[in-house]
Amino acid sequence: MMTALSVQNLSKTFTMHLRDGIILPVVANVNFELHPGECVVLGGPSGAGKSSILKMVYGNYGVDAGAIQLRHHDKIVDLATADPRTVLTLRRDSIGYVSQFLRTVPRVSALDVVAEPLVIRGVDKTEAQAKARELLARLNLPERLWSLPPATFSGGEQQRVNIARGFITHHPVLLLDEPTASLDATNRAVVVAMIAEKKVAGVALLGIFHDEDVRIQVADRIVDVTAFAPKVAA
Ligand SMILES: Nc1ncnc2c1ncn2[C@@H]1O[C@H](COP(=O)(O)OP(=O)(O)OP(=O)(O)O)[C@@H](O)[C@H]1O
Repeated sequence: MMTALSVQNLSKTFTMHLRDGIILPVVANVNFELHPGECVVLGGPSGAGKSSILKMVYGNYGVDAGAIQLRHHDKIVDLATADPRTVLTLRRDSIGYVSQFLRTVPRVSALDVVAEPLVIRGVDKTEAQAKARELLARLNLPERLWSLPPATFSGGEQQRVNIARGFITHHPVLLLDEPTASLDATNRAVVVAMIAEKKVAGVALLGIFHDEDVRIQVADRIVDVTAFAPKVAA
């Protein structure tokens, strides 16, 4: 089977420079693969390292060892060792990320925040905005908010802007960090349906979902992160 993403022997420690350089091992020897059309959920208790793995896979956290092999057009690129410019190209074309919280930019309207990933890929602005409207309507974001910057929006409103922004493109790999955490039941169901549609479209999804209901509905497989707990030296 074709692989969209292959994570191999990934290890990460945090060095606390302000605490005498104390070293905190987080995960070691993380291994899993992601195939087109499936949603893999990272499981395990709080603090097990789920978010850290997601941030490494997106290139936000550096890794100490291991490879993150991502399919990029017809090549395989190792995101763990890619230079920053390459990481930006991978993010534009091959890997998307819905973070838990929206990073708001002053003065940019919700509509433009959502349309932006298409615009930077060269899609005509009118067309990108039409698609953004469609997504915001589907996620029940009140139309009166579309022209406003999301900085003052409620947690759930910001999360829906973030989801629309992450889902507007068709990245072959899509990472989801608790995309439904602040949503009501109606909007959770919309997101579950949107994830199902991504799977049908052949997208490979990797996510964290604390809500068990949502997890059961979206997960094809659970990767238990406790299996990657670092061995503590005796
Ligand atoms: N930037 C950082 N600096 C230092 N330690 C960190 C950093 N990020 C995460 N950690 C530590 O790494 C461990 C794993 O955290 P992580 O957020 O990945 O866990 P998680 O499984 O996603 O937890 P939760 O389910 O509570 O979100 C924790 O002990 C955390 O304190």
